[in-house]
Amino acid sequence: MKIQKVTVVGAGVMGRGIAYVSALAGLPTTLIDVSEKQLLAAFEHAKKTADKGIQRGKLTEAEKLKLLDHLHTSKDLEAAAAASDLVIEAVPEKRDLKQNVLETADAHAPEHTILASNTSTISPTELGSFTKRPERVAVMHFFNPVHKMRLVEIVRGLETSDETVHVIQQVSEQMGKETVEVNEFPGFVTSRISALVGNEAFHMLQEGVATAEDIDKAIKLGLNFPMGPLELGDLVGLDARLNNLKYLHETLGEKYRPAPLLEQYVKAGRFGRKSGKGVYDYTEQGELVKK
Ligand SMILES: NC(=O)c1ccc[n+]([C@@H]2O[C@H](COP(=O)([O-])OP(=O)(O)OC[C@H]3O[C@@H](n4cnc5c(N)ncnc54)[C@H](O)[C@@H]3O)[C@@H](O)[C@H]2O)c1
Repeated sequence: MKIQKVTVVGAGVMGRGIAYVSALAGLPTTLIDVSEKQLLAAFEHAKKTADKGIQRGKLTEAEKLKLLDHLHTSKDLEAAAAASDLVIEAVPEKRDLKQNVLETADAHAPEHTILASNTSTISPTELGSFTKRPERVAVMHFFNPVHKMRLVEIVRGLETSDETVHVIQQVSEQMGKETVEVNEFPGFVTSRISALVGNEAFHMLQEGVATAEDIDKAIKLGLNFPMGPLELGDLVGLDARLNNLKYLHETLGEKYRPAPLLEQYVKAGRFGRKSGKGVYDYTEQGELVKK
């Protein structure tokens, strides 16, 4: 089977990025959200990302027009799922929300349609159990910012078929990504390592080991990470990071207990780049405010 049409559910940080690479790959893509504001912002984001691509010589004006032509937004998941070969959900990391979206997509999508989830932590077997097609359910885990990050981590559930994995590999390649196949285990490969490194950086900040800037600089220049763990946390969203850590703490034990300072930042609404303040401060356009 070859994917011809895609629905992406959730127009937040990840969903808008996934819809962008999907439309850019020439796939008619419908981006769904419950919030009109998020849908408008996602479409603006696609235009801006394409414009930056043009400035950098990575995209032509004609490719931008084609991309925007392939990108549709809607609040009607039922209709979009009914017309799609692949539905990728990227709603917040809450089990009941994901269950609701998967049940709706399952009830309305044709039998052949694959239902994928961009979850960072939740079991694909459990996600599959929310549907009547567990063999066509898998995790398709993208990274932020989606248009730049080259990996898709594919995680199989107990019932996921080889054909489903194969089709997801193919469509990921069409979207310009490389894939790895991971067996089901809490946190897969990437979320587990990233959550642990990010949490440790918060512990260090709390203990006064160094300033945020110096922790990030040390990890970038000393360990050759492309971004520091604290600036990455702000990019990912500190609320999303805390959710992941709570889940890993529950499933894998004590070493994933969230740092108290991270919990405090999230309580204060300091979610990172998307809320204008996290470890660092950001402008309304999401640019870092230099001190
Ligand atoms: N942020 C990251 O760096 C990152 C990386 C990899 C995976 N993920 C995973 O991707 C998923 C989405 O994360 P995010 O950071 O993009 O979240 P986000 O909060 O930025 O966006 C979620 C979007 O879903 C929408 N939404 C909520 N309920 C909905 C519903 N019932 N139907 C349709 N839309 C609905 C919200 O309005 C919002 O626009 C999560 O599972 C997260 O764990 C996040």
